[in-house]
Amino acid sequence: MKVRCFAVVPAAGSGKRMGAAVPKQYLELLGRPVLQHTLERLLAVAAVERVVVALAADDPRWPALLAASDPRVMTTIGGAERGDSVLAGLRALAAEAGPDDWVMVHDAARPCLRPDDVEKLLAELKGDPVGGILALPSVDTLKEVEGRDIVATVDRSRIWRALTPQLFRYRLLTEALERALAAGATITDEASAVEWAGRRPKIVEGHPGNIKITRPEDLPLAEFYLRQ
Ligand SMILES: Nc1ccn([C@@H]2O[C@H](COP(=O)(O)OP(=O)(O)OP(=O)(O)O)[C@@H](O)[C@H]2O)c(=O)n1
Ligand SMILES: C[C@](O)(CO)[C@H](O)COP(=O)(O)O
Repeated sequence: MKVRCFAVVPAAGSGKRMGAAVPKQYLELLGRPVLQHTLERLLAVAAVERVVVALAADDPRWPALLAASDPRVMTTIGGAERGDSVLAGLRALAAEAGPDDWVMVHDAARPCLRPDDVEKLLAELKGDPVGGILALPSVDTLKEVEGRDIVATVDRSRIWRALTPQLFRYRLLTEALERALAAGATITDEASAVEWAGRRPKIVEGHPGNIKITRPEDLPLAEFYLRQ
């Protein structure tokens, strides 16, 4: 049977570290909102059949705009933490997604996604029973610190920085996230929920331009990568 591919975009954050008047997913880059860039790049991947965008409950404008933008897009209401928003998106796919279908989770705050990175992720994980994530090897020397004292230098050959999309089998991710959140585990990405469930996600090397917009200085950098 054909394995289908769905996407969930958590876009319900408030952007505290950005400190702007609106959540960062609505700030403009090259004249268009961050969220619009993100969706355009995901929707450029032909394999993606449906994108669920998890929005804040008090967001008055975007549900209608997004629903009109592409028939593959639907919205749902996110939650208090990123993991809650992702789980809401996964539940919104319950009627469509089969247990072994792929679901890729991609931050609204990563608008510089390269569709060829998504194709690479899908190709390298084809047939994998679990899934995996785009990631980047660490380029800095890493220090373990107590207070302001360096207590160790970490072996960076084993350290990768997690990016999104993160691609997993639908049932495996949904169950892992449900159980990890219910247990109060610290879950900052999908891979951490899957690891918590005892599985070993794979890494696929991504592009350094796939930055997460977090602080004001990230905006000009994102425009640089979007122009490329
Ligand atoms: N309750 C939340 C929190 C975050 N996110 C989303 O998760 C992604 C990555 O999170 P982050 O960069 O931490 O965004 P914010 O939570 O908005 O930022 P901050 O932590 O600075 O408040 C963003 O697309 C954000 O909208 C979400 O959907 N629901
Ligand atoms: C999922 C993520 O983008 C991977 O780097 C990241 O963990 C989200 O970061 P947050 O700031 O903790 O929401």
